Amino acid sequence: HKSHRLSNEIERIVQDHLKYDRENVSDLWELIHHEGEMKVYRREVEENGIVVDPLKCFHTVKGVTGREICHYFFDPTYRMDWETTLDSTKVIETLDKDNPDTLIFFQLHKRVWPSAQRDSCFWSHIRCVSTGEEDQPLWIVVNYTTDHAQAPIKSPFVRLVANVALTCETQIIEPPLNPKDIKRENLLCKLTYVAFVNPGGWAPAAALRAIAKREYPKFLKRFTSYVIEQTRDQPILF
Ligand SMILES: CCCc1ccc(-c2ccc(S(=O)(=O)CCO)cc2)cc1[C@H]1C[C@H]1c1ccccn1
Repeated sequence: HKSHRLSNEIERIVQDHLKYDRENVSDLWELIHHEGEMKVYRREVEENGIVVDPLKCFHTVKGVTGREICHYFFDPTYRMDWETTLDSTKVIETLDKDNPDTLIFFQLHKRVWPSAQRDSCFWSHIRCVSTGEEDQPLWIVVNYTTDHAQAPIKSPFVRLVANVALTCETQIIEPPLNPKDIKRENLLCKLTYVAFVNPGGWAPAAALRAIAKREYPKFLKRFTSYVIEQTRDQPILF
């Protein structure tokens, strides 16, 4: 494929996520939410007095493939259906129209009192990675903050800095003899979601931690339920 101005940065960030994200959490990580198959962990980290807590979530979703989960997370068409924390989202650039696996988004996040309203500008890249050993390939979407002329930083908005990745493995449970006979009840998607979000300007640490503890599980539950609903009667996208 043709490469573009972001290709090298994308390669570096994607490889980092592929290397570290699916590693099990150490005891440095605090379990902040456990609901069914969903486990959400956090480390408490501050940079210059700003809360930048890394977040890591492991979840197993029945009845969908990793490709389907990543498709609905990446594709701007569905963003406002499942994202309840945004006022708006817009694709301001498609890096390669012949191979639209990299988009640049500009988003306005809903104001979270008492903090100033945030906006974000990030490249979003989707990729299928054949890992060799597993029978199914991995799918990954990475959202990584980038500057863009069409996303000027303008008061009163505070620019978020985000490095987020959703990595999915698909498992076929009790595979039928003929792969053509695989049904949704044979599908299991094991997903890892990591988020390194610096809220930009100052925000009260305790408030931000409470917001994150409430919002991430809610967002992951809503998003995965949305994909289950959208794919229920659709042919399986492997
Ligand atoms: C003061 C706001 C801080 C704040 C801003 C933004 C985000 C955030 C950024 C990106 C992504 S995503 O997964 O890349 C999907 C893109 O649409 C999710 C969340 C998280 C928080 C922290 C507060 C936590 C939170 C988590 C989930 C949803 C909303 N907020």
